[in-house]
Amino acid sequence: MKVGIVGAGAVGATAGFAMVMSGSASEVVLVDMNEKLAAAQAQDIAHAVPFARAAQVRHGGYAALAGAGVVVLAAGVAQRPGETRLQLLERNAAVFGAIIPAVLAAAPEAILLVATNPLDVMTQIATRISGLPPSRVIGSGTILDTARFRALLADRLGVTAKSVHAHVVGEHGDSEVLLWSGATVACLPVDRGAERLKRPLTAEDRAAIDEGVRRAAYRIIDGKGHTAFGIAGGLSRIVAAIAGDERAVLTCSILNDEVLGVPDVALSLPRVIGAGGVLETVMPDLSEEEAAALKRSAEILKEAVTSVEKSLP
Ligand SMILES: NC(=O)C1=CN([C@@H]2O[C@H](COP(=O)(O)OP(=O)(O)OC[C@H]3O[C@@H](n4cnc5c(N)ncnc54)[C@H](O)[C@@H]3O)[C@@H](O)[C@H]2O)C=CC1
Ligand SMILES: CC(=O)C(=O)O
Repeated sequence: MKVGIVGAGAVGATAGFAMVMSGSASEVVLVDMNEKLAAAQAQDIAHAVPFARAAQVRHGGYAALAGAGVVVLAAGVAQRPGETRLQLLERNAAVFGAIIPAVLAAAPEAILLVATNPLDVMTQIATRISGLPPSRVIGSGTILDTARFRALLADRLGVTAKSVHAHVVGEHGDSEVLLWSGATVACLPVDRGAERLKRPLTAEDRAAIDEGVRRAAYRIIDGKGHTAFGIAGGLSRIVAAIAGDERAVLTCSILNDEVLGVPDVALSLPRVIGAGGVLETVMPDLSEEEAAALKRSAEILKEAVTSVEKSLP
């Protein structure tokens, strides 16, 4: 499948690299207002192709996106150390106002895959600007937070992350909700699995994992200025699910009609993803505490989107 990527900075270029190395895209086109950067990133990624599956990698203007099955939106500004994702909102809303009409003029059939932060609000804005159905405007959402949760839990339990099933829902951001109640390992609820693995989970372990997931981006940005590898892996995974019509269950963000009484809000829930984009949404069973936290997350996002909606065309 041909994949366009608008925004050839750290996230966009690393996502292109991940798609080429994993074989999820057969053609990658990078577009950026900084054409010299897009050209350099495309050349650099193309030089990895001999070590991967056959793929074409190039840069271009918006017209070069024609025929793309997915266009990743990774343009905009990123957090500076200490800045929250929601603080980026107004600047990145203006960027989307400029790029989405140009993307759709070139690639009207494409599914939009949003990476720009604040992720959920940008997904909602992209849905509104594009006029596409929510199923075709997918935010990477908590796919990354879910991966972080699985990685940290797996490390604590001494098993591989692929053997840990645990999800993060809600905002891709500070109010996200780790679903401990549904987490499993070795066919057991995670607490019992941990005991049988002789690595019981204490309240302190849980708190450390929660903090490790929720604050991961802040820590990484503090150390290296940006995050890119994790989200690139997640974007490539979503592209593979669409390209292969996999019906994979991934935690991604789309505009929901209603979440726990909060209307018209984009946030992440488990979604079935295939060739048409999001095919189904599956509301998980939630503990009382998780339901209250998810509702609060939805309210925070609704407030943020309402504040910026007034300034949209
Ligand atoms: N969804 C997620 O889990 C994650 C999201 N992000 C977000 O991804 C976004 C990109 O981050 P980075 O790649 O680190 O930033 P970056 O600054 O390295 O790259 C952004 C690129 O967007 C381009 N750009 C800006 N305005 C544009 C426009 N109007 N048209 C075309 N290109 C334009 C810039 O020239 C730049 O190359 C940020 O909003 C960041 O917060 C970052 C990591 C994880
Ligand atoms: C920057 C960001 O959103 C992340 O790494 O989670």
